[in-house]
Amino acid sequence: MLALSVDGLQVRYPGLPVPALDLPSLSLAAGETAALVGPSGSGKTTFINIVTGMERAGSGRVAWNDENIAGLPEGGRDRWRARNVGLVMQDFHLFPGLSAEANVLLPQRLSHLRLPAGMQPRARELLARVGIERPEQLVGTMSRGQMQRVAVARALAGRPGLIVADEPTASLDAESGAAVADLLVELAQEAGSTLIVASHDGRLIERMGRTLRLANGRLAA
Ligand SMILES: Nc1ncnc2c1ncn2[C@@H]1O[C@H](COP(=O)(O)OP(=O)(O)OP(=O)(O)O)[C@@H](O)[C@H]1O
Repeated sequence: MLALSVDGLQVRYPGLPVPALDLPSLSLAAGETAALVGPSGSGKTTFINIVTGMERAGSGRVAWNDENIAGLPEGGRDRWRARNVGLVMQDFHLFPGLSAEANVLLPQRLSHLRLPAGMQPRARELLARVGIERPEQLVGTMSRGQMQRVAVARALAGRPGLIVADEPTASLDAESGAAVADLLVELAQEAGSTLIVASHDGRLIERMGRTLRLANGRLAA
């Protein structure tokens, strides 16, 4: 279970006169579900990169359960992320030469000396729940929508304290999108994970407990 507390956060990029992200104060309770919305360029990707430690905050505090990841060097942020975050990125970051199941298991293999007991059946169960019927299929031969579902299954496999998904239903038709949305919410609840979803999908946004609306890098009321 991870609670977020952000204070005095500003992210600036060269050439931008105003901060790409300017958050004086923001809290999320452990297990809370939040939709991140806003027009193109409003700072959603920057927000995701900062709260997952992929990018370094220029100034301010970004604390998950009192651990200020903004104060960690890159290697420390990478280790924190591997332990705590399940990520679904827009371009999936899957390995095309590996099967769906191997992709789901890979982060678990990398972050543990040996694959945790029960992880293989969990990978198969998650893949079945997102509608992937051939876990042995190479990801490189899959459609974009299928890849998106594999990426979701992978993010959920390790029961992370935080799940962050960037447009997780963007490549899916309405029916698959609804199934993936259900799965994200159900599994986050099962594991007590905090869930942050950047999305334009009204049905997914509706399912979140809270909406964080960004405009020009600031949170609107
Ligand atoms: N590395 C960078 N250098 C300079 N400007 C950047 C950099 N990264 C982002 N920006 C700028 O910061 C602002 C916020 O960008 P960000 O990608 O967070 O928006 P977004 O809401 O995710 O947009 P989209 O919905 O189009 O993906 C934009 O004006 C963008 O051009």
